[in-house]
Formats: sequence, structure tokens, C-alpha cells
Amino acid sequence: MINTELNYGDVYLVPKKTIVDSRKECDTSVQFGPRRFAMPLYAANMKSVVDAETCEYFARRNWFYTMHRFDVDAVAFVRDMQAKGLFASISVGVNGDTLQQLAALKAAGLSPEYITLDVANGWCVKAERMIRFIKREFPDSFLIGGNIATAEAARELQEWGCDAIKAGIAGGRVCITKNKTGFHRPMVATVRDCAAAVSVPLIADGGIVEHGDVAKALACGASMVMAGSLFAGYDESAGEIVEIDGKHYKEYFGSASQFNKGEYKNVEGKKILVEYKGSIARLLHELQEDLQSSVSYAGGRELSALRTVQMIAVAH
Ligand SMILES: NC(=O)C1=CN([C@@H]2O[C@H](COP(=O)(O)OP(=O)(O)OC[C@H]3O[C@@H](n4cnc5c(N)ncnc54)[C@H](OP(=O)(O)O)[C@@H]3O)[C@@H](O)[C@H]2O)C=CC1
Ligand SMILES: Nc1nc2c(ncn2[C@@H]2O[C@H](COP(=O)(O)O)[C@@H](O)[C@H]2O)c(=O)[nH]1
Repeated sequence: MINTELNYGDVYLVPKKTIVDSRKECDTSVQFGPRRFAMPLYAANMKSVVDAETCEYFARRNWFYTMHRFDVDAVAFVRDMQAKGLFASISVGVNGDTLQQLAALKAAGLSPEYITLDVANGWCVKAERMIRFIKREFPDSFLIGGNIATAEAARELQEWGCDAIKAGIAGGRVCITKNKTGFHRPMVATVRDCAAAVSVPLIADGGIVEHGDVAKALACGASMVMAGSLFAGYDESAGEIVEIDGKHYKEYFGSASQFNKGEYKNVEGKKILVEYKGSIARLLHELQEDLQSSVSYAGGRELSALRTVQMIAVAH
């Protein structure tokens, strides 16, 4: 039998009785690892989305961030953020260059507050080795492992030592993995299955199209949501501005795109142009307002209310 599985665009949340007098009473903050953040949402660790300045911008506003792992001096980044009194959150891979970066951090006596293992299929032997290594060498860092898309994978990453798990395979806007390999799992099914399988926080990664998709991801059991294209079109985003016929765009490219890799080898991502929208401040404010509204429709005052709502599928 072939299962039918759903994406955010296929479902809606059923309203409950609102118990607050104003949406302002609804609290969108979330405890994630050792810190509490303003929102359960953060920008993807992609070179066309975040750079060191973007990370600092988010950290100063008490939003979680993760620096990408491409051509980054982890020692300089961690030292710089911590010297500014901010938390350090880095990404690593599974190869020798990562081992060198981690050795350099250790030698410098640095320990990032958050480390994200960033690989396409985190349910693999190389990821297991790296996760066990990081947990042994950096026991004080909060380790996020991923990406995965099934309950079985989520359980294994938790067993390997991950403090949080990131789920989402081939659901991203610049992803071509599903076209090139045939593999993908829709986000509602991914998040529901994976979140239910583990006791550590689950991050829903990719596929956020509408602001309301954040609430849907939380209703599926996610504790945090990661998004790339949502954050890619702004002054503070890392991508380059491009002008075509007087209209401005920003470049947004996949981490597995030729553009990011510098060569056409195992390419599973593409580059697109997204509309340029100016400062990101208004977006962050609106995302928070929209999520406060979602919590009010869920009949609560806190994000946990979203876990109690009924989700229905709509026929297209
Ligand atoms: N969330 C998603 O759905 C996806 C995300 N991405 C993003 O693209 C970037 C590149 O990811 P990734 O390819 O993992 O990292 P890398 O290209 O850095 O590969 C890491 C290492 O893992 C090996 N490897 C990668 N994929 C496989 C595989 N399918 N089977 C066996 N070995 C493998 C590679 O060897 P070799 O190259 O020799 O095989 C390489 O040595 C990441 O930032 C990731 O987040 C990419 C695809 C999907
Ligand atoms: N298959 C690929 N997935 C990729 C690549 N680069 C990043 N990603 C994933 O996409 C999300 C962002 O998705 P969005 O829908 O919010 O834009 C990101 O966090 C990664 O998990 C890639 O080259 N190929």
C-alpha cells in the first residue's frame, strides 16, 4: 500500500475559544537548550541567508541563529560572538575539515553554546561518528543533529546523543533532491512522526511558505522551526542584491548547489532570485504578531496551546 502524506499547504488548524483580551498577551518565547528565545523560528544556516552580521543581528534581538559552515573560521566566529557577550552557534559537517575546526576550538579553549551538525541525510554512519565525537569533546555544547525524516532515524539520533533533532528532507524551496534522487517526505508527516518519537526538541526545517506554516509546524509537535527563503530577501540577509529591469532581487541558493560548492558535483540544490523587501525588522515583528494570533486561535496564552489543536486536511 502507498501512504498519502501531507505538507503544510494541505492542512489547517481548527479554532478554539480565545481566552485572552488581546493578542499581545500571547507569549511566543521558547526555551531551547540553555537559553530562552523570543520566537520558535530561525533563519537557515545557509550562505545566502546568514553571515556573521546576520547572526549578530538575530542574537542581539534574542532570536536563535546558527552560522553556516562554509569557509568559516569557527575559532574567530565563536571568539567574536562570545567577546560581545552573545551566544555562539556554529554549524559543522562530517569530514576532516570539521575535525580540524573542532580541534582548533578546543586548543583555543572555546566551547560554542550551540553546535549544529549540518548534513543532508543525518541518519548515516559518518554523522553517528561525528555526533558521538562532539558529545565527548564538547559536553557543554547543545548539539543539534540532522536532517532526518522518519521516527526510526529520530530515535537513533537521540540515542547517539543529540540534544535536539532537525527534520526535513528535500522540502526546501531551492532543493532539487527529490527531483534528482526521488527521495522526499512531506513536512506534516515528517514533523508529526519525528516529534512523537523522541523526547528531545524537534526542529522542523524547510518548506515554510506562509507565516501560518510556523504555527502548523508547532501543532505537528515541533519546538523550533528553521526557514531559508522566508528570510532571504532582506537587507540583513547574506545574499547579493541583483537588479533586473529596475526591479531588485536577492540571490538565494542551496547549500548543495553548484553555486555554493564551486563545482558541479553531487548537486542537489539550485539558485533562485527572491523579491528584495528592505529591512528585516518589519518581517520579524509581523511573524511575532502572526504567531501571537495563532496562539489566541489555539485557545491559549503560550505556544504549548498549539499542541492541543485539531488539524484537518483540505481537499484541493
Ligand atoms: N535538508 C535537505 O533535504 C538537504 C540539505 N542539503 C544541504 O546541502 C549541504 C550539503 O550536504 P551534504 O551533501 O550532506 O554534505 P557534504 O556535501 O559536505 O557531504 C559530506 C560528506 O558526506 C558524504 N555524503 C554526502 N551524501 C552522501 C550520501 N548520500 N551517501 C554517502 N555519503 C554521502 C560526502 O561524500 P561524497 O560527496 O563523496 O558522497 C561527504 O564526504 C548541507 O548543508 C545540507 O544541509 C542537501 C541536500 C538535502
Ligand atoms: N535538497 C536541498 N536542501 C537544501 C539545500 N540547501 C538548503 N537546503 C534545505 O532547505 C532548507 C530551507 O528551506 P526553505 O524552504 O525554508 O527555503 C534548509 O534549512 C536546508 O535544510 C540544497 O542545496 N538542497
